[in-house]
Amino acid sequence: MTVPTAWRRRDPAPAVRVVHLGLGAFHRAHQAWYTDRANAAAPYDTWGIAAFTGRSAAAARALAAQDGRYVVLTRAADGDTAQSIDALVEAHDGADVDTWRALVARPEVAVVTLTVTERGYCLTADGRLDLDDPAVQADIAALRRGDATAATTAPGRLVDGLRARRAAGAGPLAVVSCDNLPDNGSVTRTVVRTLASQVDTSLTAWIDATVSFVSTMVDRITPATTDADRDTVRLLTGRIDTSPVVTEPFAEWVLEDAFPAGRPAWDLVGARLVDDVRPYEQRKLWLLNAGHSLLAYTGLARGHATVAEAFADPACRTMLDELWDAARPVVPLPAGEVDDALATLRERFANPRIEHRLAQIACDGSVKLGVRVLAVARARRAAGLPAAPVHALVVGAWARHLSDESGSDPGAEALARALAAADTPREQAALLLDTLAPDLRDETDLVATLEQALAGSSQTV
Ligand SMILES: NC(=O)c1ccc[n+]([C@@H]2O[C@H](COP(=O)([O-])OP(=O)(O)OC[C@H]3O[C@@H](n4cnc5c(N)ncnc54)[C@H](O)[C@@H]3O)[C@@H](O)[C@H]2O)c1
Ligand SMILES: O=P(O)(O)OC[C@@H](O)[C@@H](O)[C@H](O)[C@H](O)CO
Repeated sequence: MTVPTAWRRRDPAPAVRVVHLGLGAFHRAHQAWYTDRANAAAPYDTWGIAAFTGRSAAAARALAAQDGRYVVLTRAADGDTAQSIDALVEAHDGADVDTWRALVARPEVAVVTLTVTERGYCLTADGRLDLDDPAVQADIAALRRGDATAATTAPGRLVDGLRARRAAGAGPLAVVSCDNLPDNGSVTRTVVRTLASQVDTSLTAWIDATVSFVSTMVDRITPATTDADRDTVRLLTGRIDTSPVVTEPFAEWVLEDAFPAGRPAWDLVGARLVDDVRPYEQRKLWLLNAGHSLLAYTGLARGHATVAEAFADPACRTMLDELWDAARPVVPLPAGEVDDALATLRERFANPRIEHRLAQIACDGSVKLGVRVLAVARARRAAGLPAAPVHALVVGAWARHLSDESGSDPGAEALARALAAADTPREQAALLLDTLAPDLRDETDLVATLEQALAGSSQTV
Protein backbone atom coordinates (compact mmCIF):
# COMPACT_ATOMS: atom_id res chain seq x y z
CA MET A 1 0.00 0.00 0.00
CA THR A 2 1.46 3.40 -0.99
CA VAL A 3 1.14 5.99 1.73
CA PRO A 4 0.40 9.52 0.40
CA THR A 5 3.30 11.95 0.87
CA ALA A 6 1.36 14.00 3.44
CA TRP A 7 1.22 10.99 5.76
CA ARG A 8 4.78 9.65 5.35
CA ARG A 9 6.78 9.63 8.56
CA ARG A 10 9.87 11.81 8.81
CA ASP A 11 11.31 9.74 11.67
CA PRO A 12 11.31 5.96 12.02
CA ALA A 13 8.13 4.65 13.65
CA PRO A 14 8.51 3.56 17.28
CA ALA A 15 8.68 -0.23 17.72
CA VAL A 16 5.40 -1.94 18.59
CA ARG A 17 5.28 -2.51 22.36
CA VAL A 18 1.55 -1.94 22.95
CA VAL A 19 -1.23 -3.94 21.28
CA HIS A 20 -4.74 -2.46 21.36
CA LEU A 21 -8.14 -4.05 20.73
CA GLY A 22 -11.04 -1.79 19.71
CA LEU A 23 -9.61 0.85 17.37
CA GLY A 24 -12.41 3.40 17.77
CA ALA A 25 -12.56 7.14 18.32
CA PHE A 26 -11.79 6.98 22.03
CA HIS A 27 -8.58 4.99 21.69
CA ARG A 28 -7.30 7.48 19.14
CA ALA A 29 -8.21 10.50 21.33
CA HIS A 30 -7.02 9.06 24.63
CA GLN A 31 -4.53 6.18 24.96
CA ALA A 32 -2.81 6.83 21.59
CA TRP A 33 -2.73 10.59 22.34
CA TYR A 34 -1.21 9.97 25.80
CA THR A 35 1.34 7.56 24.29
CA ASP A 36 2.28 10.04 21.59
CA ARG A 37 2.96 12.72 24.21
CA ALA A 38 4.79 10.22 26.44
CA ASN A 39 7.08 9.37 23.50
CA ALA A 40 7.83 13.07 23.05
CA ALA A 41 8.50 13.47 26.79
CA ALA A 42 10.76 10.38 26.94
CA PRO A 43 12.37 10.09 23.47
CA TYR A 44 14.87 7.53 24.85
CA ASP A 45 11.97 5.11 25.56
CA THR A 46 9.38 5.22 22.78
CA TRP A 47 6.40 2.95 22.39
CA GLY A 48 4.49 2.14 19.20
CA ILE A 49 0.92 0.82 19.16
CA ALA A 50 -0.47 -1.89 16.90
CA ALA A 51 -4.26 -1.55 17.06
CA PHE A 52 -7.00 -3.93 15.95
CA THR A 53 -10.55 -2.92 15.12
CA GLY A 54 -13.32 -4.89 16.77
CA ARG A 55 -15.20 -5.74 13.61
CA SER A 56 -14.52 -3.28 10.82
CA ALA A 57 -11.93 -4.10 8.18
CA ALA A 58 -12.68 -0.72 6.54
CA ALA A 59 -11.63 1.33 9.60
CA ALA A 60 -8.32 -0.55 9.77
CA ARG A 61 -7.71 -0.15 6.04
CA ALA A 62 -8.39 3.59 6.20
CA LEU A 63 -5.83 4.10 8.95
CA ALA A 64 -3.28 1.72 7.43
CA ALA A 65 -3.44 3.81 4.22
CA GLN A 66 -2.20 6.77 6.34
CA ASP A 67 0.51 4.63 7.97
CA GLY A 68 -1.55 4.76 11.18
CA ARG A 69 -1.22 8.55 11.38
CA TYR A 70 -4.22 10.81 11.95
CA VAL A 71 -5.17 14.15 13.47
CA VAL A 72 -6.60 14.78 16.92
CA LEU A 73 -8.67 17.96 16.77
CA THR A 74 -8.98 19.41 20.26
CA ARG A 75 -12.14 21.48 20.34
CA ALA A 76 -12.30 24.16 23.02
CA ALA A 77 -15.18 26.59 23.47
CA ASP A 78 -13.07 29.23 21.68
CA GLY A 79 -11.41 27.27 18.85
CA ASP A 80 -9.75 24.12 17.48
CA THR A 81 -6.17 22.91 17.56
CA ALA A 82 -4.90 20.08 15.37
CA GLN A 83 -2.20 17.60 16.37
CA SER A 84 -0.85 14.75 14.27
CA ILE A 85 -0.43 11.46 16.17
CA ASP A 86 2.53 9.19 15.40
CA ALA A 87 2.28 6.57 18.17
CA LEU A 88 -0.15 4.35 16.26
CA VAL A 89 2.12 2.45 13.91
CA GLU A 90 -0.01 -0.48 12.73
CA ALA A 91 -3.78 -0.73 12.15
CA HIS A 92 -5.26 -4.20 11.63
CA ASP A 93 -8.62 -5.77 10.98
CA GLY A 94 -9.71 -7.58 14.13
CA ALA A 95 -10.43 -10.66 12.03
CA ASP A 96 -6.69 -11.00 11.27
CA VAL A 97 -6.11 -13.52 14.06
CA ASP A 98 -2.68 -14.60 12.86
CA THR A 99 -1.31 -11.06 13.22
CA TRP A 100 -3.11 -10.67 16.57
CA ARG A 101 -1.52 -13.81 17.96
CA ALA A 102 1.92 -12.99 16.54
CA LEU A 103 1.91 -9.49 18.05
CA VAL A 104 0.59 -10.48 21.49
CA ALA A 105 3.28 -13.21 21.53
CA ARG A 106 6.19 -10.82 20.90
CA PRO A 107 8.43 -10.52 23.97
CA GLU A 108 8.89 -6.77 23.51
CA VAL A 109 5.11 -6.24 23.68
CA ALA A 110 4.47 -5.35 27.33
CA VAL A 111 0.94 -3.93 27.35
CA VAL A 112 -2.42 -4.85 25.78
CA THR A 113 -5.05 -2.09 26.04
CA LEU A 114 -8.78 -2.47 25.38
CA THR A 115 -11.71 -0.26 24.38
CA VAL A 116 -14.32 -2.80 23.39
CA THR A 117 -17.42 -1.12 24.95
CA GLU A 118 -19.25 -2.30 28.07
CA ARG A 119 -21.11 -4.92 26.05
CA GLY A 120 -17.80 -6.30 24.75
CA TYR A 121 -17.02 -8.00 28.11
CA CYS A 122 -19.97 -10.45 27.68
CA LEU A 123 -21.10 -10.10 31.29
CA THR A 124 -24.11 -11.39 33.18
CA ALA A 125 -26.01 -8.88 35.37
CA ASP A 126 -23.93 -10.02 38.36
CA GLY A 127 -20.59 -9.47 36.64
CA ARG A 128 -19.59 -12.98 35.52
CA LEU A 129 -18.72 -14.17 32.00
CA ASP A 130 -22.01 -15.04 30.31
CA LEU A 131 -21.45 -18.68 29.43
CA ASP A 132 -24.96 -18.79 27.88
CA ASP A 133 -23.97 -16.19 25.27
CA PRO A 134 -23.79 -18.05 21.92
CA ALA A 135 -20.73 -15.99 20.87
CA VAL A 136 -18.90 -17.01 24.06
CA GLN A 137 -19.89 -20.65 23.51
CA ALA A 138 -18.66 -20.48 19.90
CA ASP A 139 -15.33 -19.02 21.06
CA ILE A 140 -14.86 -21.75 23.67
CA ALA A 141 -15.55 -24.43 21.04
CA ALA A 142 -13.20 -22.80 18.49
CA LEU A 143 -10.41 -22.34 21.03
CA ARG A 144 -10.73 -25.97 22.16
CA ARG A 145 -10.39 -27.03 18.51
CA GLY A 146 -7.43 -24.65 18.04
CA ASP A 147 -9.35 -23.29 15.06
CA ALA A 148 -7.43 -20.81 12.90
CA THR A 149 -10.41 -18.47 12.56
CA ALA A 150 -11.04 -18.69 16.31
CA ALA A 151 -12.44 -16.13 18.63
CA THR A 152 -14.69 -13.14 17.95
CA THR A 153 -15.49 -11.92 21.47
CA ALA A 154 -13.03 -9.74 23.36
CA PRO A 155 -12.50 -12.32 26.16
CA GLY A 156 -12.02 -15.03 23.50
CA ARG A 157 -9.49 -12.96 21.58
CA LEU A 158 -7.56 -12.21 24.74
CA VAL A 159 -7.41 -15.91 25.65
CA ASP A 160 -6.29 -16.72 22.10
CA GLY A 161 -3.52 -14.10 22.24
CA LEU A 162 -2.39 -15.08 25.74
CA ARG A 163 -2.21 -18.74 24.71
CA ALA A 164 0.07 -17.75 21.82
CA ARG A 165 2.19 -15.71 24.25
CA ARG A 166 2.58 -18.64 26.61
CA ALA A 167 3.58 -20.90 23.70
CA ALA A 168 6.21 -18.35 22.65
CA GLY A 169 7.60 -18.09 26.20
CA ALA A 170 7.31 -14.31 25.89
CA GLY A 171 6.79 -13.60 29.59
CA PRO A 172 4.80 -11.09 31.65
CA LEU A 173 2.28 -8.65 30.24
CA ALA A 174 -0.25 -6.07 31.49
CA VAL A 175 -3.82 -6.07 30.16
CA VAL A 176 -5.39 -2.63 30.59
CA SER A 177 -9.13 -2.12 30.19
CA CYS A 178 -10.04 1.43 29.17
CA ASP A 179 -13.80 0.92 29.13
CA ASN A 180 -16.35 2.63 31.37
CA LEU A 181 -16.81 -0.22 33.82
CA PRO A 182 -16.15 -0.22 37.55
CA ASP A 183 -13.21 -2.42 38.53
CA ASN A 184 -12.51 -2.86 34.84
CA GLY A 185 -9.21 -4.67 35.55
CA SER A 186 -10.86 -7.23 37.83
CA VAL A 187 -13.75 -7.65 35.40
CA THR A 188 -11.30 -8.32 32.58
CA ARG A 189 -9.40 -10.81 34.71
CA THR A 190 -12.66 -12.60 35.60
CA VAL A 191 -13.88 -12.99 32.02
CA VAL A 192 -10.45 -14.01 30.71
CA ARG A 193 -9.81 -16.55 33.49
CA THR A 194 -13.29 -18.03 33.18
CA LEU A 195 -13.01 -18.44 29.44
CA ALA A 196 -9.45 -19.80 29.68
CA SER A 197 -10.55 -22.35 32.28
CA GLN A 198 -13.11 -23.70 29.80
CA VAL A 199 -10.34 -24.21 27.24
CA ASP A 200 -7.22 -25.26 29.13
CA THR A 201 -6.85 -25.12 32.94
CA SER A 202 -3.07 -24.90 32.74
CA LEU A 203 -3.49 -21.67 30.80
CA THR A 204 -5.45 -20.18 33.73
CA ALA A 205 -2.54 -20.95 36.06
CA TRP A 206 -0.10 -19.34 33.58
CA ILE A 207 -2.29 -16.24 33.36
CA ASP A 208 -2.45 -15.97 37.16
CA ALA A 209 1.34 -16.14 37.38
CA THR A 210 2.20 -13.94 34.40
CA VAL A 211 -0.48 -11.40 33.47
CA SER A 212 -1.56 -8.32 35.41
CA PHE A 213 -5.02 -6.83 34.83
CA VAL A 214 -4.82 -3.10 35.43
CA SER A 215 -7.89 -1.15 36.52
CA THR A 216 -8.11 2.35 35.07
CA MET A 217 -10.35 5.37 35.07
CA VAL A 218 -10.39 6.96 31.63
CA ASP A 219 -11.98 10.27 30.76
CA ARG A 220 -12.18 12.39 27.62
CA ILE A 221 -15.46 13.19 25.89
CA THR A 222 -15.00 11.97 22.32
CA PRO A 223 -18.02 11.93 20.03
CA ALA A 224 -18.16 9.87 16.82
CA THR A 225 -16.34 11.70 13.97
CA THR A 226 -18.52 13.33 11.30
CA ASP A 227 -17.88 14.41 7.69
CA ALA A 228 -17.95 18.02 8.90
CA ASP A 229 -15.06 17.16 11.27
CA ARG A 230 -13.10 15.71 8.35
CA ASP A 231 -13.71 18.97 6.42
CA THR A 232 -12.48 21.04 9.38
CA VAL A 233 -9.29 18.97 9.58
CA ARG A 234 -8.71 19.48 5.84
CA LEU A 235 -9.13 23.25 6.22
CA LEU A 236 -6.89 23.46 9.29
CA THR A 237 -4.09 21.12 8.17
CA GLY A 238 -4.40 20.89 4.40
CA ARG A 239 -4.53 17.09 4.75
CA ILE A 240 -7.25 14.71 3.69
CA ASP A 241 -7.63 12.61 6.81
CA THR A 242 -10.13 9.73 6.66
CA SER A 243 -9.79 9.00 10.38
CA PRO A 244 -9.45 12.16 12.45
CA VAL A 245 -10.95 12.39 15.88
CA VAL A 246 -12.52 15.39 17.58
CA THR A 247 -12.29 15.67 21.34
CA GLU A 248 -12.46 18.13 24.23
CA PRO A 249 -9.41 19.80 25.85
CA PHE A 250 -9.99 17.91 29.14
CA ALA A 251 -8.33 14.49 29.55
CA GLU A 252 -7.80 12.28 32.58
CA TRP A 253 -6.27 8.84 33.12
CA VAL A 254 -5.83 7.17 36.52
CA LEU A 255 -4.22 3.71 36.50
CA GLU A 256 -3.14 1.08 38.98
CA ASP A 257 0.63 0.73 38.83
CA ALA A 258 0.83 -2.96 37.88
CA PHE A 259 2.97 -3.24 34.76
CA PRO A 260 5.27 -6.25 35.06
CA ALA A 261 7.06 -5.58 31.76
CA GLY A 262 7.08 -1.76 31.74
CA ARG A 263 4.84 0.86 30.16
CA PRO A 264 5.05 4.15 28.26
CA ALA A 265 5.94 7.19 30.37
CA TRP A 266 2.26 8.15 30.64
CA ASP A 267 2.94 9.59 34.11
CA LEU A 268 5.17 12.26 32.54
CA VAL A 269 2.20 13.62 30.57
CA GLY A 270 -0.52 13.78 33.21
CA ALA A 271 -1.63 10.19 33.84
CA ARG A 272 -1.77 9.29 37.53
CA LEU A 273 -0.51 5.94 38.85
CA VAL A 274 -2.28 5.05 42.11
CA ASP A 275 -2.79 2.06 44.41
CA ASP A 276 -6.58 2.13 44.24
CA VAL A 277 -8.48 3.43 41.22
CA ARG A 278 -11.96 2.85 42.66
CA PRO A 279 -12.66 6.28 44.17
CA TYR A 280 -11.75 7.95 40.85
CA GLU A 281 -13.78 5.43 38.84
CA GLN A 282 -16.79 6.02 41.07
CA ARG A 283 -16.39 9.78 40.83
CA LYS A 284 -16.35 9.56 37.04
CA LEU A 285 -19.03 6.91 36.50
CA TRP A 286 -21.43 8.33 39.10
CA LEU A 287 -21.11 11.99 38.06
CA LEU A 288 -20.10 12.19 34.39
CA ASN A 289 -21.42 8.96 32.91
CA ALA A 290 -24.58 8.90 35.04
CA GLY A 291 -25.14 12.55 34.06
CA HIS A 292 -24.71 11.65 30.40
CA SER A 293 -27.23 8.83 30.66
CA LEU A 294 -29.76 11.08 32.41
CA LEU A 295 -29.34 13.78 29.76
CA ALA A 296 -29.57 11.17 26.99
CA TYR A 297 -32.93 9.66 28.01
CA THR A 298 -34.59 12.80 29.34
CA GLY A 299 -33.04 15.04 26.67
CA LEU A 300 -34.10 12.86 23.73
CA ALA A 301 -37.63 12.68 25.17
CA ARG A 302 -37.66 16.49 25.27
CA GLY A 303 -36.54 16.81 21.64
CA HIS A 304 -32.83 17.54 22.13
CA ALA A 305 -30.06 15.99 20.05
CA THR A 306 -26.82 16.81 21.88
CA VAL A 307 -25.48 16.97 25.43
CA ALA A 308 -25.01 20.76 25.23
CA GLU A 309 -28.64 21.24 24.12
CA ALA A 310 -30.03 19.05 26.90
CA PHE A 311 -27.72 20.69 29.43
CA ALA A 312 -29.09 24.12 28.44
CA ASP A 313 -32.68 22.95 29.14
CA PRO A 314 -33.66 24.02 32.69
CA ALA A 315 -35.87 20.92 33.15
CA CYS A 316 -32.97 18.58 32.33
CA ARG A 317 -30.65 20.66 34.49
CA THR A 318 -32.94 20.34 37.50
CA MET A 319 -32.93 16.55 37.14
CA LEU A 320 -29.15 16.54 36.63
CA ASP A 321 -28.63 18.61 39.78
CA GLU A 322 -30.77 16.11 41.71
CA LEU A 323 -28.66 13.28 40.32
CA TRP A 324 -25.42 14.98 41.32
CA ASP A 325 -26.81 15.90 44.76
CA ALA A 326 -27.69 12.23 45.30
CA ALA A 327 -24.16 11.09 44.37
CA ARG A 328 -22.18 13.80 46.17
CA PRO A 329 -22.29 12.28 49.69
CA VAL A 330 -21.34 8.77 48.54
CA VAL A 331 -18.43 9.48 46.16
CA PRO A 332 -15.51 8.36 48.35
CA LEU A 333 -13.33 11.43 47.83
CA PRO A 334 -13.01 14.69 49.79
CA ALA A 335 -16.06 16.92 49.23
CA GLY A 336 -13.87 19.70 47.78
CA GLU A 337 -12.52 17.34 45.13
CA VAL A 338 -16.04 16.23 44.19
CA ASP A 339 -17.20 19.84 43.95
CA ASP A 340 -14.22 20.71 41.73
CA ALA A 341 -15.09 17.77 39.46
CA LEU A 342 -18.70 18.97 39.27
CA ALA A 343 -17.65 22.53 38.43
CA THR A 344 -15.44 21.18 35.62
CA LEU A 345 -18.25 18.93 34.40
CA ARG A 346 -20.63 21.88 34.14
CA GLU A 347 -18.14 23.58 31.79
CA ARG A 348 -17.52 20.40 29.81
CA PHE A 349 -21.21 19.60 29.31
CA ALA A 350 -21.89 23.20 28.28
CA ASN A 351 -19.23 23.21 25.52
CA PRO A 352 -21.51 23.86 22.51
CA ARG A 353 -18.75 23.03 20.03
CA ILE A 354 -18.58 19.37 21.12
CA GLU A 355 -21.51 17.80 19.31
CA HIS A 356 -21.95 14.74 21.49
CA ARG A 357 -25.07 13.01 20.20
CA LEU A 358 -27.49 11.87 22.89
CA ALA A 359 -28.45 8.95 20.65
CA GLN A 360 -24.86 7.63 20.83
CA ILE A 361 -24.82 7.84 24.64
CA ALA A 362 -28.31 6.28 24.88
CA CYS A 363 -27.15 2.99 23.29
CA ASP A 364 -26.79 -0.10 25.46
CA GLY A 365 -28.48 1.26 28.60
CA SER A 366 -28.96 -2.31 29.81
CA VAL A 367 -25.22 -2.62 30.44
CA LYS A 368 -24.66 0.98 31.53
CA LEU A 369 -27.42 2.01 33.95
CA GLY A 370 -26.58 -0.56 36.61
CA VAL A 371 -23.01 0.69 37.03
CA ARG A 372 -23.67 4.39 36.45
CA VAL A 373 -26.98 5.03 38.19
CA LEU A 374 -28.15 2.14 40.35
CA ALA A 375 -24.68 1.69 41.85
CA VAL A 376 -25.28 5.08 43.49
CA ALA A 377 -28.65 3.88 44.83
CA ARG A 378 -26.79 0.90 46.29
CA ALA A 379 -24.10 3.12 47.83
CA ARG A 380 -26.76 5.38 49.38
CA ARG A 381 -28.47 2.34 50.91
CA ALA A 382 -25.13 1.14 52.32
CA ALA A 383 -24.56 4.61 53.81
CA GLY A 384 -28.02 4.59 55.43
CA LEU A 385 -29.28 7.39 53.16
CA PRO A 386 -32.82 7.44 51.73
CA ALA A 387 -33.49 6.35 48.13
CA ALA A 388 -33.24 9.27 45.68
CA PRO A 389 -36.26 9.54 43.34
CA VAL A 390 -34.02 10.72 40.50
CA HIS A 391 -32.54 7.21 40.10
CA ALA A 392 -36.00 5.78 39.42
CA LEU A 393 -36.66 8.68 37.08
CA VAL A 394 -33.62 7.80 34.92
CA VAL A 395 -34.56 4.11 34.80
CA GLY A 396 -38.14 5.05 33.85
CA ALA A 397 -36.87 7.37 31.11
CA TRP A 398 -34.67 4.55 29.79
CA ALA A 399 -37.65 2.16 29.76
CA ARG A 400 -39.62 4.61 27.63
CA HIS A 401 -36.64 5.10 25.32
CA LEU A 402 -36.40 1.32 24.96
CA SER A 403 -40.01 1.06 23.87
CA ASP A 404 -39.34 3.57 21.03
CA GLU A 405 -35.78 2.56 20.12
CA SER A 406 -35.29 -1.06 21.12
CA GLY A 407 -32.65 -1.43 18.35
CA SER A 408 -30.35 0.84 20.36
CA ASP A 409 -29.88 -1.93 22.91
CA PRO A 410 -29.53 -5.41 21.41
CA GLY A 411 -29.13 -6.88 24.90
CA ALA A 412 -32.55 -5.60 25.98
CA GLU A 413 -34.85 -6.81 23.20
CA ALA A 414 -36.43 -9.49 25.39
CA LEU A 415 -36.84 -6.95 28.19
CA ALA A 416 -38.53 -4.47 25.83
CA ARG A 417 -41.03 -7.19 24.79
CA ALA A 418 -41.68 -8.16 28.41
CA LEU A 419 -42.19 -4.50 29.41
CA ALA A 420 -44.70 -4.04 26.60
CA ALA A 421 -46.59 -7.16 27.75
CA ALA A 422 -46.56 -6.24 31.46
CA ASP A 423 -49.93 -5.17 32.83
CA THR A 424 -48.91 -2.83 35.62
CA PRO A 425 -46.10 -0.41 36.55
CA ARG A 426 -45.37 -2.76 39.46
CA GLU A 427 -44.60 -5.63 37.05
CA GLN A 428 -42.56 -3.31 34.85
CA ALA A 429 -40.55 -2.05 37.83
CA ALA A 430 -39.76 -5.63 38.85
CA LEU A 431 -38.64 -6.50 35.30
CA LEU A 432 -36.38 -3.45 35.13
CA LEU A 433 -34.71 -4.06 38.48
CA ASP A 434 -34.28 -7.77 37.74
CA THR A 435 -32.31 -6.77 34.65
CA LEU A 436 -30.30 -3.87 36.02
CA ALA A 437 -29.78 -4.55 39.72
CA PRO A 438 -31.57 -7.64 41.10
CA ASP A 439 -30.22 -6.94 44.59
CA LEU A 440 -32.25 -3.70 44.72
CA ARG A 441 -35.60 -5.40 44.05
CA ASP A 442 -36.52 -5.22 47.72
CA GLU A 443 -35.56 -1.58 48.07
CA THR A 444 -39.12 -0.43 48.74
CA ASP A 445 -38.63 3.32 48.26
CA LEU A 446 -36.78 2.79 44.98
CA VAL A 447 -39.45 0.36 43.73
CA ALA A 448 -42.24 2.76 44.73
CA THR A 449 -40.65 5.75 42.98
CA LEU A 450 -39.92 3.62 39.92
CA GLU A 451 -43.57 2.58 39.78
CA GLN A 452 -44.57 6.23 40.00
CA ALA A 453 -42.12 7.19 37.26
CA LEU A 454 -43.48 4.43 35.02
CA ALA A 455 -47.11 5.28 35.79
CA GLY A 456 -46.39 9.00 35.19
CA SER A 457 -45.23 8.11 31.67
CA SER A 458 -43.89 10.99 29.58
CA GLN A 459 -45.18 13.71 31.96
CA THR A 460 -42.28 12.82 34.27
CA VAL A 461 -39.74 14.15 31.81
N1 LIG B 1 -16.01 8.03 23.43
C1 LIG B 1 -15.80 8.42 24.67
O1 LIG B 1 -16.03 9.59 25.02
C2 LIG B 1 -15.27 7.45 25.70
C3 LIG B 1 -14.71 7.97 26.87
C4 LIG B 1 -14.30 7.07 27.88
C5 LIG B 1 -14.38 5.72 27.65
N2 LIG B 1 -14.87 5.25 26.49
C6 LIG B 1 -14.93 3.79 26.33
O2 LIG B 1 -14.51 3.42 25.03
C7 LIG B 1 -15.49 2.62 24.42
C8 LIG B 1 -15.45 2.82 22.92
O3 LIG B 1 -15.81 4.16 22.64
P1 LIG B 1 -15.48 4.79 21.22
O4 LIG B 1 -15.89 6.21 21.30
O5 LIG B 1 -14.11 4.46 20.79
O6 LIG B 1 -16.50 4.02 20.30
P2 LIG B 1 -16.33 3.64 18.75
O7 LIG B 1 -17.67 3.23 18.31
O8 LIG B 1 -15.61 4.72 18.02
O9 LIG B 1 -15.35 2.40 18.78
C9 LIG B 1 -15.65 1.23 19.44
C10 LIG B 1 -14.58 0.21 19.11
O10 LIG B 1 -14.84 -0.95 19.88
C11 LIG B 1 -14.91 -2.04 19.01
N3 LIG B 1 -15.81 -3.04 19.56
C12 LIG B 1 -17.13 -2.94 19.78
N4 LIG B 1 -17.59 -4.10 20.29
C13 LIG B 1 -16.51 -4.90 20.39
C14 LIG B 1 -16.32 -6.23 20.80
N5 LIG B 1 -17.36 -6.94 21.22
N6 LIG B 1 -15.09 -6.75 20.76
C15 LIG B 1 -14.04 -6.04 20.31
N7 LIG B 1 -14.16 -4.78 19.90
C16 LIG B 1 -15.37 -4.23 19.92
C17 LIG B 1 -15.42 -1.47 17.71
O11 LIG B 1 -15.19 -2.31 16.63
C18 LIG B 1 -14.59 -0.19 17.65
O12 LIG B 1 -13.28 -0.46 17.20
C19 LIG B 1 -16.80 3.03 25.09
O13 LIG B 1 -17.77 2.04 25.01
C20 LIG B 1 -16.35 3.30 26.50
O14 LIG B 1 -16.36 2.12 27.27
C21 LIG B 1 -15.32 6.08 25.51
O1 LIG C 1 -18.77 5.61 25.75
P1 LIG C 1 -19.95 4.99 26.49
O2 LIG C 1 -20.92 4.43 25.53
O3 LIG C 1 -19.52 4.12 27.60
O4 LIG C 1 -20.69 6.19 27.22
C1 LIG C 1 -21.09 7.37 26.57
C2 LIG C 1 -20.50 8.57 27.29
O5 LIG C 1 -21.08 8.71 28.58
C3 LIG C 1 -19.00 8.41 27.46
O6 LIG C 1 -18.42 8.07 26.26
C4 LIG C 1 -18.34 9.66 27.98
O7 LIG C 1 -18.31 10.64 27.00
C5 LIG C 1 -16.94 9.36 28.41
O8 LIG C 1 -16.94 8.33 29.35
C6 LIG C 1 -16.20 10.57 28.87
O9 LIG C 1 -14.95 10.19 29.31
